[in-house]
Amino acid sequence: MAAPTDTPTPVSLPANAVELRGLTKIYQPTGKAGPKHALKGIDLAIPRGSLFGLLGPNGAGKSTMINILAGLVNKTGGTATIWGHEVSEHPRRARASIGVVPQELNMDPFFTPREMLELQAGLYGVPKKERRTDELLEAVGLADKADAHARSLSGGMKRRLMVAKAMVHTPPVLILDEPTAGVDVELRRQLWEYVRTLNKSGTTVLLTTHYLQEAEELCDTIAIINHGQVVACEPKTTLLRRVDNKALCLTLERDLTAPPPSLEGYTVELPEPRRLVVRYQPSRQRAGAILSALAASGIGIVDVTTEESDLEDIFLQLTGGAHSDTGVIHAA
Ligand SMILES: Nc1ncnc2c1ncn2[C@@H]1O[C@H](COP(=O)(O)OP(=O)(O)OP(=O)(O)O)[C@@H](O)[C@H]1O
Repeated sequence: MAAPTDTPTPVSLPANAVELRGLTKIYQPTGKAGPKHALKGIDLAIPRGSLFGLLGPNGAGKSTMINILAGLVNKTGGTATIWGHEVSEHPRRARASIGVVPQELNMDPFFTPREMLELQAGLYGVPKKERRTDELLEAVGLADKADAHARSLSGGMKRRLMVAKAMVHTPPVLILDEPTAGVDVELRRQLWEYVRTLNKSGTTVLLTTHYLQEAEELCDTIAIINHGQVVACEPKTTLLRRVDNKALCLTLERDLTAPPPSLEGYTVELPEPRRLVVRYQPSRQRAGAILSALAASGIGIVDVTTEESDLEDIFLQLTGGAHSDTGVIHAA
């Protein structure tokens, strides 16, 4: 897909595609519930060209943030700038600079993909001769479904159509809200591939996700928010280096009934009589010292593997959130 060029842009391209400064949102009291401080002074910069992941447990404030960017929720304080346009000062320009793919697949089942994209382009005031309907359908692999009724599309095709719909006005910034929630593994991979392609062609992508693996595989920069505040915002590789924790997993030559005394000072588990897991801090401990200690105790080793910490460890450390076996994050 061509790099976005025809969106109203400042003379020089902004270093940050999205910039939030002291962004606050207080929802007014409803019924018996008091006011809700959903965003408590968010400072966040999303570099131009990045594939940025926004993580947080339920209720952290992700949707509020995205809805402010999309012009659907009014902020209480601070600034939110998209492609150089502050959302309250230049709402039309700010809105023209982003495409939002919402979580829900809201589409009229009787429209065809072609009609839907044409309608959306009309809503954004894209002149007929500048429309990219066929190009977009081709890009999301729906060229052969251009004139089929939307109700005949599979779930995956509908999601791809939503992405095409968000791109009709060629926004430089694309926001995907939980793009793969409830989507099967194969389709998830296809969507990731497409998001990567869009990003490589110059579109800055911001995605929220409950799947930590998604953020770990796809995003180059990750922000974690919790209770309306940013608790981390770093390149993924820096973030992953934060947890100073590694495990040495050893298969032993003979059965053990208890961890060997020579490993005192390490966190040691013996999940099976011939399997030993030794956790250590690479910044101050060496795997070699563990192996030497075992050799000194006369314990032969058949095989060795290591386990690094992943985004889940960092997420849990920063949010105190709970995480299920399916890789989905839950509220603390
Ligand atoms: N319209 C509203 N009125 C009052 N409170 C709201 C409203 N919308 C959201 N909230 C509250 O603001 C907080 C942040 O909600 P938000 O939906 O932004 O979180 P989230 O991170 O998107 O969560 P989820 O992952 O569950 O979608 C929550 O405590 C929520 O209950």
